[in-house]
Amino acid sequence: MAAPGNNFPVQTTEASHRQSGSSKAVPKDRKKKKKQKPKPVTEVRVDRSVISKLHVLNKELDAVRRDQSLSEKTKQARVNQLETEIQKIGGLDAYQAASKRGACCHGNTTTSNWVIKQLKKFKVKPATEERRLRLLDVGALDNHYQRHGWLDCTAIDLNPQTDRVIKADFFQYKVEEGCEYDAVVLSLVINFVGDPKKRGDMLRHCCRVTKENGHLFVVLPLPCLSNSRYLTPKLFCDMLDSLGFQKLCCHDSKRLSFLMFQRIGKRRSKSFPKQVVRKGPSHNNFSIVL
Ligand SMILES: C[S@@+](CC[C@H](N)C(=O)[O-])C[C@H]1O[C@@H](n2cnc3c(N)ncnc32)[C@H](O)[C@@H]1O
Repeated sequence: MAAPGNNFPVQTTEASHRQSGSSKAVPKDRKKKKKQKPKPVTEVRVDRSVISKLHVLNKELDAVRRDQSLSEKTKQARVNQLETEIQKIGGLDAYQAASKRGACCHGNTTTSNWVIKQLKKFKVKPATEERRLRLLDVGALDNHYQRHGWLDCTAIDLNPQTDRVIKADFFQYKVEEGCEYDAVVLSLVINFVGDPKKRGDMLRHCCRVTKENGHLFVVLPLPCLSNSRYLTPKLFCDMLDSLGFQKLCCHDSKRLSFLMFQRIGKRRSKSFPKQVVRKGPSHNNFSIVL
């Protein structure tokens, strides 16, 4: 399949002649103004539509599953209907392929580049290769960290696309005491989960798999923090702070928010219910409940 960049309009000979100031005459028949064609539906737009449709369907699926007012029969029928709709748009395979192509459009700041840069900047990278840093990449389309000799990366996903990724559900992923990871990465995974409470559970589970003083990296679509009715960057950091993760740094690209935390604080039992923090009609409804 063509890369998204290949959809850009190709410069015509006439246009390039004009720009280069060439004196060559343009044939008369080519001077005629072409009729404006409707804009083609680009691959990028199709990919974004698959991604957002799956997010919406996932959200509905989670809402139906936790709806106690429905009878078991109605619930099952609705779940089957939503799962059929997910299959119709190509299921998780199509979503992952679209996400992979989408990652190419995020510019130079890919998650793995940013994570590596921060691990070096904060001197987390081991000075010698005696002990490799153990990193868990949750929701991984590939193992992007294995080319770094100082990293020992375990990449997991619900639906691995390569044998470099292990099939595992993060919610069920257990690590023995003393075997917690030095670094944990959740890139565009929290927003995949449809239920705000389960998003909170996902953050809580990060405490169990990250060792003390270890690092947590979270990447979210920018609007989840910058334009949500229920969440701000500060509120998100307060949630993580209550779980014992202190913010070390963050970076916003055109589309994504990158955040790095360190597990140095004590866990406090603070709850964060769903509350409006930005008023007005133009905000999205992304939320996390802790
Ligand atoms: C949008 S993709 C993100 C891929 C990659 N991390 C990135 O930043 O481009 C989200 C991925 O998270 C995976 N995922 C969602 N929930 C998960 C869970 N509970 N355990 C493991 N993987 C999960 C999905 O299967 C999907 O491949």
